[in-house]
Amino acid sequence: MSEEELREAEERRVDEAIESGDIAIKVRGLKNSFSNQVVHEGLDLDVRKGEILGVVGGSGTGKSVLMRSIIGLQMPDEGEVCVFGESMVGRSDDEALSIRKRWGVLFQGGALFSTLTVAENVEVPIREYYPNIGAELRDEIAAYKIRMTGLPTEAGPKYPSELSGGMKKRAGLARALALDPDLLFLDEPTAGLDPIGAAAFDEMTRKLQQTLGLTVFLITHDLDTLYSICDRVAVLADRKVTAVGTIDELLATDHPWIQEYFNGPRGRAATAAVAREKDKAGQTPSDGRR
Ligand SMILES: Nc1ncnc2c1ncn2[C@@H]1O[C@H](COP(=O)(O)OP(=O)(O)OP(=O)(O)O)[C@@H](O)[C@H]1O
Repeated sequence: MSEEELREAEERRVDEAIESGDIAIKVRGLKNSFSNQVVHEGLDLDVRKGEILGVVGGSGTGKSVLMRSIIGLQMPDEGEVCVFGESMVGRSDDEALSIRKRWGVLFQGGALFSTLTVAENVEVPIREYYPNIGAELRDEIAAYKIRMTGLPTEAGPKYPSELSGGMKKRAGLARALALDPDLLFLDEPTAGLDPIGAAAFDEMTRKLQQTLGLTVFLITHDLDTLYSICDRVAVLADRKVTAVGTIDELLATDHPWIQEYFNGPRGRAATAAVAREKDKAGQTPSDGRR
């Protein structure tokens, strides 16, 4: 399939999804620049409700800037960003409040407040968005979210400096889940974790996504994550989303970066691991997942 055919097929699917109200995030004609450096130009992207969309691209292609544009931390030069059908660009914090409450964000490295305990970190969004919730209920919600991400209850009173890298990520995720979001943004959640910790984090993400019915926008360089939990993958290159689809669909394109990324030594190792897992489970490899 050529890139053009892939794009046309995707556009047809998007039209159907928009008609049925099935799009969580819609980005059109996005342009972002810093001084003379144009990071995005004419970038379009759709994230479907209930999917885990992996976002990949070489270093500096603008994955984090794209996420920041969607969540309102980066004002684009041009373009349209809609979340759950609501336009986000140029809206004041107050106007965007009802949509902001519907998402949670795990920034790179967890971005926990170092002077607050884990429980206090998780309570930050609750205090901010629901100031009328009392201390007792707030504590209960925080304890529940901490357990939900697989951390022991004893992690609640600890400070970030007392946690391992994996525990910090889980604490960041607990904070992202504090307001029961519909939409979760994860920026390189498995970066810096050992392979076993990364696989456990992936599995937890998938389980939470399925149990809570989340839509997940997941920036990653981790091929195992892409294969194991992503429904589709969007590729950033040449200042835009150059292709989006399942891994099998992306592999059918002849884009040089995509071919090198998925068919390079690491890509082949990830594919072989998927095949081995499927053999073990007695499944037939068909959907491109681990
Ligand atoms: N606040 C800023 N001021 C100036 N330049 C910026 C700013 N934020 C990002 N950039 C530039 O925009 C480009 C894209 O950055 P971004 O962090 O989105 O890349 P990325 O694809 O997430 O990279 P990586 O995979 O390495 O994390 C980079 O060249 C970066 O230097």
